[in-house]
Amino acid sequence: MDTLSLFFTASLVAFGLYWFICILGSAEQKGKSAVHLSGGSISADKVSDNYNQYWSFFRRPKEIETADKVPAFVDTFYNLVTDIYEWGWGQSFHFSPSLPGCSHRDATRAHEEYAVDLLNVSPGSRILDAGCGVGGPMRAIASHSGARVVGITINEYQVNRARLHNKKAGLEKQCEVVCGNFLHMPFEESSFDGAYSIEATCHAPNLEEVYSEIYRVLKPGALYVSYEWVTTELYRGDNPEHTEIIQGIERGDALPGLRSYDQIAEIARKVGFEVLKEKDLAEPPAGPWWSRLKMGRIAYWRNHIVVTVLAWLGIAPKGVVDVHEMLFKTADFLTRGGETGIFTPMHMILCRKPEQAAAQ
Ligand SMILES: C=C(CC[C@@H](C)[C@H]1CC[C@H]2C3=CC[C@H]4[C@H](C)[C@@H](O)CC[C@]4(C)[C@H]3CC[C@]12C)C(C)C
Ligand SMILES: C[S@@+](CC[C@H](N)C(=O)[O-])C[C@H]1O[C@@H](n2cnc3c(N)ncnc32)[C@H](O)[C@@H]1O
Repeated sequence: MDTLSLFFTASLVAFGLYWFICILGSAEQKGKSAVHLSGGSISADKVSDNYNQYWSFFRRPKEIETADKVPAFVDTFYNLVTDIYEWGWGQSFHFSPSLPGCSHRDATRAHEEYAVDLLNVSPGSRILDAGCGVGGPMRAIASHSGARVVGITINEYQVNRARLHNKKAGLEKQCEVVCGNFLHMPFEESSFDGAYSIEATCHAPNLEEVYSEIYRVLKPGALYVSYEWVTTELYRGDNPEHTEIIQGIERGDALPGLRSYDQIAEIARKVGFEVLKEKDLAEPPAGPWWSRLKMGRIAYWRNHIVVTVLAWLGIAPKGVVDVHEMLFKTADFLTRGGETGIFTPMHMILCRKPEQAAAQ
């Protein structure tokens, strides 16, 4: 091969690699690119250790049952997955019913706007996002409703990402992000006009604790809506296929134990809420929420090659390959959970703190 052909071949290979990793590997137009995958707040050389530590929780299930260890376990999980989620899914870390003729982005946004529409808040009111991630829902909800949103997340890396995105979107005055535990929030009693949580309270070891904390910070008469991860009435604890799926979902998503759909309203009432509505938003005629996961399978293979190559080149931390593989398997358990109908990530509950709230 002469020098010129060699030069052209090398340029073509270099361009192909650049396209495969940097262009094709990004979930959204302005999304995270693969070359920036990190272990969140964990330094690159500690990602593998932290991944092993994450799994050790499941080898000692008693520790997950010990409520005080859970926030640290969830924090580790989000250090490991936040960049991969942003890269491969976007800034909203939740599912939504698929809408015929609509993009994933539009379906996601519609699901977020529905939550704040239920809260019936007026522009300028102050609302809480319990478990805000990197703030995809917060920004959509602030723009749609005109409300001021205060988000809380246990993960400091997410706080920084969310603040950066808020600034880029020009929403930093309307959207505030706080690092903290939603089981003990640094907010005054009766200080919010509304609250929502999207696929976040499933991480709480005890739902009663987070619901009573949200109840405490709401003004009397204010509404709270939550999209909960639960097992449905089709789930049978004595069916080995069902238990395999649910255990797979719990392990790949840092869940201390999935709750059953019929526990949610009971717990809400127990802490003092009036339950106004309860509905599984995944039920027909809603389009399947898992179709986006299923459609992405080929992309996940491509992503796995990208992550492996980047880790091999020393651009991404080595442990990222294991984390990606874990998510790959989790996607399959979630899809099976959806297809069998034994699991839903969108059991919606709308509650009100009574005007004459009983003293806690
Ligand atoms: C509410 C929670 C998170 C829900 C979802 C946002 C995430 C659950 C599983 C995640 C993913 C699985 C497969 C990944 C894929 C292998 C990778 O190449 C690109 C990212 C994924 C698609 C990733 C994206 C986010 C999820 C869909 C839980 C944690 C309570
Ligand atoms: C799946 S993400 C959903 C994020 C966001 N609601 C969204 O839809 O994009 C769950 C979020 O809950 C947060 N979370 C879990 N346990 C928490 C806790 N004890 N205190 C505060 N945040 C918590 C996580 O840090 C993460 O931001």
